[in-house]
Amino acid sequence: MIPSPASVISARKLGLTFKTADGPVTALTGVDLDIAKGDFVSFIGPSGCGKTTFLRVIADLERPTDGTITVNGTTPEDARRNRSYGYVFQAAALYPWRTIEDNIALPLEIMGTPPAERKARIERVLALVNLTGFGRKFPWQLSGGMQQRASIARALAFDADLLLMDEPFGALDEIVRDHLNEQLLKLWAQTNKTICFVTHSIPEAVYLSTKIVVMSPRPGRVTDVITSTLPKERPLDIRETPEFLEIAARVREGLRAGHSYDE
Ligand SMILES: Nc1ncnc2c1ncn2[C@@H]1O[C@H](COP(=O)(O)OP(=O)(O)OP(=O)(O)O)[C@@H](O)[C@H]1O
Repeated sequence: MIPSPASVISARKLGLTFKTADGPVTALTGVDLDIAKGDFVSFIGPSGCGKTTFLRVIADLERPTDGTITVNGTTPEDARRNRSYGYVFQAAALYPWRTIEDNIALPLEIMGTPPAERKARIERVLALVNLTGFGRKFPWQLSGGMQQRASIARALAFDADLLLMDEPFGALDEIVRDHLNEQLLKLWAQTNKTICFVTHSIPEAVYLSTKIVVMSPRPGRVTDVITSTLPKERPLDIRETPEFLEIAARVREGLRAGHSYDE
């Protein structure tokens, strides 16, 4: 298979084996995947199946040892240099000694964005995540959900078309998580970004995604890619519809099939 030029991300026979003191650890093997512009793709699978590693390969934080991958039609290295993506980590990872707006400003300062433009962008991204008026607060003055929204705002400040999100809501309670899922879908619809989203939650994956990538561990492989049949407009109660439950059942089946109970 040759990389598809229309894809934002195109992986072919992608593999990554880490060299460790205890011998090689194969985190990913034989991954073939195309992600189109505007897709919302969730990666789901048990701990250690290589979800974070795949995101880190896209972001050029790890180098594959096999196969190929293109990001926006270029190497991950060029994509990183072109600031093609924003990255949201598992924990909010905000600097506690900087206010929210100064946290968002930091990467823009490094990029050399002029102060007036910086200010305008900060206002815009705070509004996108519903944090207008909270820019002068320090992270510790905000709830966990607000901190995670601030870290999303920081990732949005580059205005990259691609957003990489590594289990951003994993540590939050269910009600807050539901709310943030709804907001994230709205933001995605407004901005038309391509989103790669790592999660452990089947309902979260089904609710958010246009495409669900099911992975299995040892070594990390893609076992199923499910294209969602749900409409783009998704109220939370869509989760009770037969269509939603059907997709959730297929994800669960994929996870079971790839799971070894011997380990
Ligand atoms: N830098 C590294 N050196 C050695 N092994 C690593 C390194 N990073 C990850 N691994 C191993 O690669 C495998 C995949 O890890 P990864 O973090 O990508 O999994 P994951 O699916 O994101 O897991 P989780 O859901 O727990 O976050 C694991 O076995 C992990 O121990």
